[in-house]
Parts: sequence; structure tokens; C-alpha cells
Amino acid sequence: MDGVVDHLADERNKAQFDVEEMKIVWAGSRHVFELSDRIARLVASDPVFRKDNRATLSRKDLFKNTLRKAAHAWKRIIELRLSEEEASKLRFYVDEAAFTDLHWGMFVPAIKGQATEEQQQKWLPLAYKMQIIGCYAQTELGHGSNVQGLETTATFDPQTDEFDIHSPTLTSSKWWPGGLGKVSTHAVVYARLITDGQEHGVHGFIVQLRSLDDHLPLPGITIGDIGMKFGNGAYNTMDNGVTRNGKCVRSNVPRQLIYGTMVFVRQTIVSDASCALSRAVCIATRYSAVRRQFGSQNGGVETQVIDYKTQQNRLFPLLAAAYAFRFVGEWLKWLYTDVTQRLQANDFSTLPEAHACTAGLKSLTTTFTADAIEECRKLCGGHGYLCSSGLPELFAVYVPACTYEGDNVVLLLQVARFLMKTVSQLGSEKKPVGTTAYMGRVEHLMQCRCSVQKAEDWLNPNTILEAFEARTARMSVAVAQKLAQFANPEEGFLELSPNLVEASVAHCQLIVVSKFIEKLQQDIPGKGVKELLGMLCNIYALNILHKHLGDFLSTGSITPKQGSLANDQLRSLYSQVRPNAIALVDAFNYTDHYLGSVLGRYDGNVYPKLYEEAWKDPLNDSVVPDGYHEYIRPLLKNQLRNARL
Ligand SMILES: CCCCCCCC/C=C\CCCCCCCCCCCCCCCC(=O)SCCNC(=O)CCNC(=O)[C@H](O)C(C)(C)COP(=O)(O)OP(=O)(O)OC[C@H]1O[C@@H](n2cnc3c(N)ncnc32)[C@H](O)[C@@H]1OP(=O)(O)O
Ligand SMILES: Cc1cc2nc3c(=O)[nH]c(=O)nc-3n(C[C@H](O)[C@H](O)[C@H](O)COP(=O)(O)OP(=O)(O)OC[C@H]3O[C@@H](n4cnc5c(N)ncnc54)[C@H](O)[C@@H]3O)c2cc1C
Repeated sequence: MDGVVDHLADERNKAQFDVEEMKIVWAGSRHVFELSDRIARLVASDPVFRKDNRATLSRKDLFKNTLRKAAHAWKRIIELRLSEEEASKLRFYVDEAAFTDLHWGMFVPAIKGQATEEQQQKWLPLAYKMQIIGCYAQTELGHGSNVQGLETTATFDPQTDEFDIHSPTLTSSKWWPGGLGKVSTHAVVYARLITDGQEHGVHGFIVQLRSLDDHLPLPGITIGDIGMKFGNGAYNTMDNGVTRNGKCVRSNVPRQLIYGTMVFVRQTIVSDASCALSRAVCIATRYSAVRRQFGSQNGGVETQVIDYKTQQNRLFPLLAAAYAFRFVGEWLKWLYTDVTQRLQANDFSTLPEAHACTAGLKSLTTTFTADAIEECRKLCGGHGYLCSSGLPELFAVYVPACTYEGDNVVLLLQVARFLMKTVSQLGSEKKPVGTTAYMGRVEHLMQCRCSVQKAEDWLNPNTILEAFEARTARMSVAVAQKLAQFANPEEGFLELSPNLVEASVAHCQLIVVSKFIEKLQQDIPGKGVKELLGMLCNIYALNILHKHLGDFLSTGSITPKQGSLANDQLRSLYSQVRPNAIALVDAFNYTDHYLGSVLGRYDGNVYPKLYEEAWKDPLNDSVVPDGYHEYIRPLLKNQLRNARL
């Protein structure tokens, strides 16, 4: 900030906590903070990684630009000998969806998680050096959610010792796989395995798609891009492919790990949610402190919009959620690492819980984040609608996360199955553990009474936890009892699916709240850091309580009076967080390059920069627009003639 006026300096001076220590908490460790900071600056200072022109490039230019960035990123990774951790941060700060995401994020993990030792030895070295580029070809035109409904077949031919991969119908074309359309040379293709005329369910097969010499599709394979997607720029940096195959390959896949890649990616999507959310919140918070409307007295300055309680009521729960998702993401990473180690030792006991947690939290965090980005756009008033605010593109890139890697409702139904199984086993020898351990106290939770008598009682973490546990247990038991009345359980499941989804949401919200509370039990250094995190935790929980008051009241988990007291406490928490708001978003340590937003600039110098940005639009290249002579001038002349008549 040398030589630059900091329009947010007063705001920064108000902070009541050590922002440098908060940066470490947000990053996860001092090591990660320093590494992220270094790589963020490296990316921001490299002109090839410029991204402020994305909204105005044509699809072809946009795509070619992305190829250029990916090649440059790879060159820098090699030149600088970046570690895997550093390379992955570099990808994060380059901030552009590309085929490389699917290569590193799905193709490589699919081989690591599902291929035999021999297959790994063959394919991984090639993939690690990017001598082949891979994608993850599961979804078809006709089926995405219903993986068992995939139509592509892989028929083993004992004569040639090969698998014949075949898409017999239009609907069996692979449709959507990122990178497939124009770049990938290889794919993990999911297909129904057939041997000796017998079906063995869906398995993954490594298929070569294109020649490594001239990039042409191999014989029998038709490939292309599926067309423009939502939003200018945004996800259109990515080629999403369609393909039909009739190609032969060798493969041999272990049976039980078919879904493993999806568990891995869902876990990374939860961590990403806190990044996208914090980015939108950073923009909206800084701008809310800069923007002033109404309230001027005797010609004095107007009120900063962040001081309006309605703005705080919309913004601060999103800020709190960004921190909440950060911590639940950390925990989920731990859970994933743990389940992976167990699977390697052939222990499958915790896989159902890992599946339920990754599916449920992926659904909860992405739905919330997509809605929150749109809310942040509205929080920025009209200027939020400008591409230079960064918010329209962020929304367009982020919103498909609600669909890819499992539609969010379909995933909540998976959680519901897990919850119903847990409830049905209560009273048996199998005790609920992990995230469902609270169900072990179901008798207490079905009849306990919330003890809150005054607003401050809601600051007790045990009180909050018990209210959330009682709500979830009661909702789950109620729907389980309804299910039991159906002669056919699958019919009951379909009929009651809206209630089941609501119980799953409650369960996932409980997980997020409980992991935030667990985080606060750790040793967290730095003046005021733990106190501020405690406030955010309470805001996160009490806001959910307010938004889902119907659940809490209808299950008798709290009384109407207690609901009202929770709301009083929320308002008081907003006042306490307000002076710290700018410092809390500074703790994300985002560079202006990464934020990509005039409204969210670190220095708060919004208006001159908005004006400057507007002049850069290609429409302003000429004073008189193209088309004037063909379409405007004749119109005006006609009007003139008509007026004279
Ligand atoms: C330009 C810049 C470049 C820079 C470059 C620099 C270089 C970079 C270097 C490093 C960078 C690193 C970058 C990494 C980036 C990573 C980012 C990753 C980005 C990813 C983007 C995402 C793209 C999206 C991809 C996709 O969408 S892939 C397709 C996903 N599809 C789905 O998710 C389908 C959803 N459907 C299902 O999951 C299921 O089939 C279903 C819903 C579960 C169906 O269920 P069904 O009823 O049919 O049940 P069954 O199938 O019979 O299930 C039976 C039992 O199995 C259990 N089950 C189900 N699923 C799972 C599971 N996943 N895991 C475990 N168990 C599971 C189920 O519970 C049943 O159990 P039971 O006990 O009840 O029998
Ligand atoms: C940007 C993007 C990138 C993608 N990348 C890849 C990729 O790299 N590789 C790949 O293989 N795939 C990819 N996909 C595909 C993606 O995984 C699927 O679109 C996703 O799994 C949803 O499946 P679907 O499209 O079949 O939705 P559908 O299942 O057809 O969903 C349509 C509607 O039906 C509802 N529905 C479906 N089933 C049920 C049910 N049982 N009960 C109640 N409601 C139900 C859903 O909630 C939804 O509202 C990508 C998708 C997008 C948008």
C-alpha cells in the first residue's frame, strides 16, 4: 500500500483482534499461510495470468487464452520446481477453470484410487509429467445422477484379451466430462462390465481418446464440445465433452472402490466452498464499508451501508459461514485421509459415514455458497451487477457446483438413507458413532427442554448443540416412524423424500456447528482471535436457528420465546462484530488480482476505479458506435421527415 491512500484505514484501525494471527487460523497453519502468500504474489505479478478481460473475449479466444495460461502454469511449475502443495496453490490463485482441474482433480485420483498396482505403474508417471492428459468420463446424455443407469458397455473379448467399449445409443454418449471436448488424450470411462455375456455393474476403464502425434480422435471415437454454458467467460474457459466410442483397451479394476473418486472430489468441493464464499463476502463487506446512503445530518457524511442492521443481518451470517465452512472443510479432509488409510488396510467400516458426510456437506456448503454469492451481489446494489464487481462471474463459475459431482438433492437423499439406517439400528448392538454419536442419546434428546431464559444464555455452546441435536433427532425419528407405516419401504422413501431431505439438512447443519465448536476448544493464540471466532460461531448457529425456526418449534426443541431471544442475541452479536468486519475479511489475505473486483479492492478506492474500468469496455473504443450509420441514423432521419410532414 506504499504511496496509496487506504480508504479503509479507519475501519482497519477499529479491529479488536490480531489480524495477522487470524490469517494463520484461516490458512490452517503458518506454513500454509506463508506458502499461499508467496504463490498469490507470484501469480498476481505475472502478466500471463491477467484475467480482467475474460468477460469480453469470444469463446475461442477465451479457450485459447486458457490453454496458454495452463501451459505457462506448467512451465512455471517445472522451472521453479514447485511442490505439489505449491502447484495446487498456483492453480487456486490463477483462478481459471481448465482441463487441468479434471486431469489432476479426477483422472489422477481415479487411477490412484481404483487402478491395480500394475496399472498405476504404467499410467501415473505419464499423467504426473502431463505426457498424457486425462478426464473423468462418467456422465452420459441420458444419465448423470443414476450411475447404475449408464448405458456404455465394456465387453471383454477373451480372443484378443481386450475390452470393447461401446456407446450403443445417443443417450449413452458421454456428455459433460471436463477436458474431454478438445484437450484430453485419455479418459477414465465408466461402463457396464460384461464378461461371458454376464453383467457386473459399472466399472472405470482407461481409454485412449486421441492420437499423441496429431491429437486426432482414434478410429471409432467421435468427440466435440457440448456448447456454451451459463455466463460470459465463467466456466466457458473449460471444454466439456461429448464422445461416442467403439474402442478397445485393457483394464482390470477392483470392485469396491468405484465410488472412491467421488468421495475425494466432494471433500475438496467443501473446502472450495469456503474460498468462493469468503471471496464474495470480502467484496461485499469492503464495499459496504465504502458505500454511503442516507442519514446525513447537517450536511455531514452519510451512513455507511454496513451500519444498517438489515445489511448486517444479511452479510454477517455469510461471513460467519465462510469461517464455519473453512473449519468443517479441515475436519472433512482429516476424515477423508482416515478413511483412505483404512480402505488401504481393507477396513470398509467408516466408508458409509465418509460417504454420507462428503455427500451431505458438499450439498449443504455449495447450495449455501451459491445463494450467498447472489446475496453478496445484491448487497452491493447496482454496482454488484457490473462484471467489474467480480460477482457475476464468480456466481456463474460457482453455481454448477450445486449440480456436478452429484446433484445436491440426490446427495441429501443419500444422507437420508444413512440417517434412516442409523435410526433403525438404535437399540441394537450397533452403537452410533462419529457424526451420528448424538443419536445414542436419542431418549434424552426426544424429551429434553432447552434451558434458555435470557438472550445471553444462547452464548453457551452446549445449549446450542443440544438444541440442534434435539431438532435433528426428533426430525429423523418422526420421518422414520412415518416410513415404518409403508408396506413397501422404497415407496415410503419416495413419498417422504421432502421430509427426508429436511432431516438431512438439519443433520449436516449440526455437523458444521459442532465442528466449529470443536475448533474453539483448541488452543488458538492471538489477541481477541478466539473471541471473534466464538462470535462468528454463535452467529452461524443462531442464524440457522432463526431461518429454520419452524423446525425447532415444530419439534418442540425450543419455545417461541427462546426463538425470539436467539434473535435478540443475534442483533447484539452483529454490533460486536461490526468494528471487526473489515479485519475479518482481510484475514483471508486475498490479493486484488485474486479477488478480481473493483468493489472489493483492498484500498477501498472504488469510484475512480469503477470509472476507469468502464472506459476500458470495447464498446467505448469509438465515440460513435458501430451500427450507427446502418441503424440509428436512418431511424433518426425518418423521424425527422415524419415530424416535418
Ligand atoms: C488455467 C490454469 C491452469 C493451472 C494448471 C496448473 C497445474 C495444476 C497442478 C495441480 C493442480 C491441482 C488442481 C486440483 C483441482 C481439483 C479440483 C477438482 C475440480 C472438480 C470439478 C468437478 C467436476 C465435476 C465432475 C463430475 O461431476 S463427475 C460425475 C459425478 N457424478 C455423480 O456424482 C453422480 C451422482 N450419483 C451418485 O453418486 C450415485 O450413483 C448415487 C446417487 C449414490 C446413486 O445411488 P444408488 O441408489 O444407485 O445407490 P448405489 O449406487 O446402489 O449405492 C449402493 C451403496 O453404495 C453406497 N454409495 C453410494 N455412493 C457412494 C460413494 N460415493 N462412496 C461410498 N459409498 C457410496 C450407498 O450408500 C449404498 O450403500 P448401502 O450400504 O446403503 O447399500
Ligand atoms: C459444469 C459441469 C461439469 C461437469 N463435469 C463432469 C465431468 O467432468 N465428468 C462427468 O462424468 N460428469 C460431469 N458433469 C455431470 C454432472 O456430474 C451431472 O450433471 C450431475 O451428476 C447431475 O446429474 P444429471 O445431470 O443427470 O441430473 P438429473 O439427475 O437429471 O437431475 C435433474 C433433476 O432431477 C432431480 N432428481 C434426479 N434424481 C432424483 C431422485 N432420485 N430423487 C429426487 N430427485 C431427483 C434432481 O434433483 C434435479 O433437480 C458436469 C456437470 C456440470 C454442470
